[in-house]
Amino acid sequence: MSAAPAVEITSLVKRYDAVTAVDGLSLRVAAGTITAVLGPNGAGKTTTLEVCEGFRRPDAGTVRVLGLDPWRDGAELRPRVGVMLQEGAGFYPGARPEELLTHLARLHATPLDVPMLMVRLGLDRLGGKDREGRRGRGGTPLRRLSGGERQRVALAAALVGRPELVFLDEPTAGLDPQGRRDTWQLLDELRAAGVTVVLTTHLIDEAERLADHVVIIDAGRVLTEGTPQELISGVSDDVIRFGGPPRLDVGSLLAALPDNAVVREVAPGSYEVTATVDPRLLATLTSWCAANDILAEGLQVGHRSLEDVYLELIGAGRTAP
Ligand SMILES: Nc1ncnc2c1ncn2[C@@H]1O[C@H](COP(=O)(O)OP(=O)(O)OP(=O)(O)O)[C@@H](O)[C@H]1O
Repeated sequence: MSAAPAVEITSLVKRYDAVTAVDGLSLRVAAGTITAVLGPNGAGKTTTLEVCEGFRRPDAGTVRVLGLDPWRDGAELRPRVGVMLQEGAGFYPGARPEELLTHLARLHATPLDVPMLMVRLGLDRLGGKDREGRRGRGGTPLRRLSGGERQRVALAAALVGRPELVFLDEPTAGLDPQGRRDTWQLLDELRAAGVTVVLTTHLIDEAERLADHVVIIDAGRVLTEGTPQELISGVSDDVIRFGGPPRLDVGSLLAALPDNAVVREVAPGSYEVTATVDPRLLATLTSWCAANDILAEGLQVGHRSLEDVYLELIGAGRTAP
């Protein structure tokens, strides 16, 4: 892995009139890795990517992409960087996927093989026939494709030039499970070939499955970052989940448990106890259930997931003064 970061953002600020979308965000992306940027709606993910893509000028701070300034050096960066905008926006609606990809491939020195890329992203199986009656083969105009199909075309368009670095804004939003898996596999292979990938996602399992580095942002700032494993192991507590009648007296259960335990009814009749779990704690919990005539259904002890970490961090941000 090269020592020079593929992307380096330092104290970035971006405002839209009264709204500060990015508020002093700093981030380094190591070359040849996949970085997933997570955060709630409006956190500033797209804006950050758009600054890196050279579409928006920072109000303060610096951004370097492959060592260059994306606002000033766009012409030099464009052939080296692939971009997929949110919801696959921005292509001429009458274009057909095969034409579009072939055209884009011609603009690059060493493009990926278009038929191969189309097969890999299921674009060869697109519905509809072209004028010669050929089914599939990307002969359907973009405006007639479904949202998920357009999304696949947009991903293919970002990748066809064999970029060194790709920015993908929610690449699998709206994709079916097979499409998501195809995308993950392709991104794994690109990383193995040395490509750097920066993506945004609302799918925590996608970040956990794909990313070397996860960055959680909210209100235009980085809340935490690290490998998925680092983020999960940063929280030491385990979680016990069980089902029972709705609206149990969680205060009475809490009183029976050690001081650091937290008990929540996460959905009606669905409970979570977060604590350092040992046999004694488990015995206290089951005794409390027995004393209250409660059969704890599906009782499970587990480690906390990246989703738990994310929800706690975002929740803490929301309730902060
Ligand atoms: N062109 C714009 N003009 C004014 N405000 C904007 C503009 N684009 C984004 N914003 C605001 O900036 C903030 C950050 O938006 P951004 O799109 O970067 O968030 P996001 O994290 O990508 O959200 P999502 O997950 O919903 O895509 C939001 O409050 C949004 O309303």
